Amino acid sequence: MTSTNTGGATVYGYPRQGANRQLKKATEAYWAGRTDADTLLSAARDLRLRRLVELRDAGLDEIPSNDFSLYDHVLDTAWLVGAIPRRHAVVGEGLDRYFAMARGAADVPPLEMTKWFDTNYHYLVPELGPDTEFTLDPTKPLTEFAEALEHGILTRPVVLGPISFLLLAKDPTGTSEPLALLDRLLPLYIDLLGQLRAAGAEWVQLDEPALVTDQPAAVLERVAETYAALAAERVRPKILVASYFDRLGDALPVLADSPVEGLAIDFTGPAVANLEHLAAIGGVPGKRLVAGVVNGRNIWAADLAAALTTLDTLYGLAGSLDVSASCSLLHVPLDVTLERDLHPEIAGWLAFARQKVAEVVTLRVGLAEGRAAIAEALGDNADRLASRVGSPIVRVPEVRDRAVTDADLHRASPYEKRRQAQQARLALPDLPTTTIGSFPQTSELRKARAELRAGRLSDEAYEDAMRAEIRSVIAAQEELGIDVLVHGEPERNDMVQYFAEQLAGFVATRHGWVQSYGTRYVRPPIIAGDVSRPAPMTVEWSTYAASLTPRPVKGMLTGPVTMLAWSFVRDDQPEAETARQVALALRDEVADLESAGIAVIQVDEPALRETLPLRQADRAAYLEWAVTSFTLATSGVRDETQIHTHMCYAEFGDVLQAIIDMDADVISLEAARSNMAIVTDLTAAAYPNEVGPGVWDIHSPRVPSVEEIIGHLRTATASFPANRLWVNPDCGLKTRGYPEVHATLANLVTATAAVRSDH
Ligand SMILES: Nc1nc2c(c(=O)[nH]1)N[C@@H](CNc1ccc(C(=O)N[C@@H](CCC(=O)N[C@@H](CCC(=O)N[C@@H](CCC(=O)O)C(=O)O)C(=O)O)C(=O)O)cc1)CN2
Ligand code: MET
Ligand SMILES: [Zn+2]
Repeated sequence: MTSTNTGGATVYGYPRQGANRQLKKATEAYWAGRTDADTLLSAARDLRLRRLVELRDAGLDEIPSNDFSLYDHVLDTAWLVGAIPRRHAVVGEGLDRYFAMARGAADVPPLEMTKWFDTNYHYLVPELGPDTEFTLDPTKPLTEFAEALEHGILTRPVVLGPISFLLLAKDPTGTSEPLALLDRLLPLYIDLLGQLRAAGAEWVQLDEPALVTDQPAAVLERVAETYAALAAERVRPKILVASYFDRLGDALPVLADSPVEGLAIDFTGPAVANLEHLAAIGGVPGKRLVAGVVNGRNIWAADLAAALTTLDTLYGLAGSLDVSASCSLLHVPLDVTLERDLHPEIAGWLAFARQKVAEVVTLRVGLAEGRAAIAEALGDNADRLASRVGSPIVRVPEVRDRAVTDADLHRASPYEKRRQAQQARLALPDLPTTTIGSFPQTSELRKARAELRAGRLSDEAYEDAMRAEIRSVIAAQEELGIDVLVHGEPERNDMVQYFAEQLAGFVATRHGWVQSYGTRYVRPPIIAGDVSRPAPMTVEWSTYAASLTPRPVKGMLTGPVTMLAWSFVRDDQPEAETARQVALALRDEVADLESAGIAVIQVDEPALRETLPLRQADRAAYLEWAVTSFTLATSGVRDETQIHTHMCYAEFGDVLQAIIDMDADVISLEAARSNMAIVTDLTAAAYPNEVGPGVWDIHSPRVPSVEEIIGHLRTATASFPANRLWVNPDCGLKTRGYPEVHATLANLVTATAAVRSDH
């Protein structure tokens, strides 16, 4: 067991967009017809080459290629194997066809988009069926490999593995299992590997993150067969199978026994269990082990000494040992040093992508040459970690000591009693109409905020502009005849960041962009310390909106689970405690809104399903704190105050009981794309409160007709009592344009009137 060679430093992927989001700008300019395809492609090539040079100069020994994407790497894989649905295959060619799959084209809906495991990154769901004929188009991986080689850099192409590709795909008719297509798909991977080898690739990385989710034995058998078949090919690069985000469980011995040359394994977060498991099965003697010991999806500086201890344990368990981040660095921002306004002490606790690469390189030196060789880095790292542990920013006794009683965790009266009080106060018709909160974030609104930041617009002028927008949004809703109005959220840069900027304990970034999907980015805030609310956050905007109309206006907050899910959460205490602090801050905001006369308050939890742990065994504990923090935030109100919540990521099946336990008076859910299927599920689960299944899929600019909306409503009323149903879109309207919004909301109100007269 002493034959381990210390390998190199590597990563699996790197942010794609460039320090100034050049990729977003170039892509959106192309979409708008302002530039041509060559301009976009050359901007993309330029970004890739700069990345290569940057990673080489940072000291990585092996750099990935093909991790770049113009939109999404799962879409790239669908393209690679020719899994192009018929409706897209007739749209334009090349880039335009690719973007049609991503975004749709006139009358051609795009592929469905969904969350990439438990991250806030979205991938496009490949559509596969019994008729799918695969054909290989290896242009992208070959081009990206060759362009790097021209610059003297021998990269390791990264390709989504066949098992994960199929498990992430769907048959849109629901009648077949994509995994059944494995035999048809494998020859293409064999062909691809041969071509990569011919181009000079020595290693290829096949990503199999689906293996960290619970898989039946039959699937694991297919994994074994697949990698035995790929490895049996003579002309191919060596194969590195990568997994990340959680522990491999039963898949670990399967991979360990397979004849591939290397495994890349996550040893951070919930995946730390891989360490003991790997030791228990006797390691992977003779194989290359790439050890993900630097967390690739949080922004905390690694504990270098602890990582070295992990590497020490792994040393001897493999033929060679490389150091890496635990997953692609796609999920973290580029560079802490771009943040000029960060508290310098806090900045020292952080590592974004560039800093993580440096950590990986330092660890490799430490592994190869001993701790003495990196003594200075270890000392500096220990100082930073110690400053965090002792900092008064991190621990605030008043926050920690705030008591919560059992009575704080549920409403004073049961739903039926609240319902009567709310009906008496609000006097709403059956099938009340409402929207989810945001109205279009126009470029004027974003520009006003940019001007405010740059000091070119005064606070007063900015607030005037927001109030003008609120007046126009309220007037539009009154004219349309909507029953419960919203103020439109014009003042919010983002539904999480906006609150983070006002809560103590959170730190917002200016340049910390992370890709959410396509050209859409978010700047996840950082929860660095104990969370509290120095002052009310939304009361002025909500009361201003309410003052403009006799109709009820919903207060609009982001719930504790989503505040955590879309932030980088502190890793020095259980998430449940962090969630409790956020919940208490929100509880105070809810109370202030209620005191200000706001009768309806919505607390959004769109991320509740997304952060459900990947392994079944971890779910109950998560749902416990998730539900508790929601009820803590919302249950302090009187009976006659109506609490709404909202979720917009499908597959609620796994969280139905949690939805019931949250006990919101009203929940609005995404439902249009699945033709109201959720309503039947809620009926079957005896959902006792009110529900607004979305009747408009806001992810596309399409305007649904009155008939289509009537169809959705009749489907809903067929299985759920009409007097407990609401009518609303699937989600907020911030990414939509005003023409579609006006047209669709008019149709929605007309359709509702028609269905009301049925009853
Ligand atoms: N955090 C989060 N996660 C989420 C969602 C969400 O709403 N928030 N929704 C789901 C879908 N994901 C989404 C993610 C991003 C966007 C989105 O619209 N992002 C915008 C940025 C939003 C933002 O931060 N806006 C800021 C900054 C805008 C900006 O880029 N300003 C320019 C200047 C702009 C100008 O002059 O026009 C600059 O600073 O350079 C603001 O309005 O203040 C984008 O990429 O373009 C939408 C949906 C799931 N996950
Ligand atoms: N209130 C928010 C909005 O309407 C909810 C969005 S959920 C991603 O934009
Ligand atoms: Zn939503």
